[in-house]
Amino acid sequence: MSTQIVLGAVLAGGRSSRFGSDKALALLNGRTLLDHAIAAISPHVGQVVVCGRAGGLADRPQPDMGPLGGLNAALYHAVDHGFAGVLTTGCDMPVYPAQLPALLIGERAAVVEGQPLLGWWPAPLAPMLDAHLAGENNRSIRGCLEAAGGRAVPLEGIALPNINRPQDLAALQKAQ
Ligand SMILES: Nc1nc2c(ncn2[C@@H]2O[C@H](COP(=O)(O)OP(=O)(O)OP(=O)(O)O)[C@@H](O)[C@H]2O)c(=O)[nH]1
Repeated sequence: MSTQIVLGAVLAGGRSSRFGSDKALALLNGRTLLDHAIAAISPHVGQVVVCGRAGGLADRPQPDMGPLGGLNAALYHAVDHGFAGVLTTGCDMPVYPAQLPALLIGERAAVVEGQPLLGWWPAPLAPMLDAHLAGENNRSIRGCLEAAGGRAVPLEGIALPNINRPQDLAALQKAQ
């Protein structure tokens, strides 16, 4: 599939309660984590949207529904603008493995095993996600994946930094 018809979504809302301040704006090598996440996914998609913060797409149907609210906003953007589907990442994930698009796209829906923020969601799933968000257990990415008939795909041999706490950022800075 051409990268031009794939939308990239950086999920960037949430509370950052473990980090203690807005982690999207934390600095790594002089750039924000949000900028790292955007730059990392950009080569693999036709357009990048940021979901869940000022200046980006507003979560659907409302804020504070967790990452799936951001995914829903991205899916409707994909529908409205002719994208086939959405590759997702988090603002707290400064690395996007180059092999992921080939691994995920083509599935009915897919996430990386153990890293459910890294996913592939075809645009026609938008109404299904509406229904999932209106139901019980509506924050569960796994439940949404099951409802979509998707699967978790293993990604072996790659360390994926995920910044939840200040210590995670410090460890990444030290390793560089
Ligand atoms: N758009 C959107 N993104 C979210 C939302 N909640 C979390 N995220 C994003 O999803 C990713 C994983 O978030 P978590 O670390 O699990 O949650 P968090 O609220 O950011 O942080 P904690 O309060 O420490 O759990 C991050 O990239 C967040 O920015 C939300 O309600 N909307």
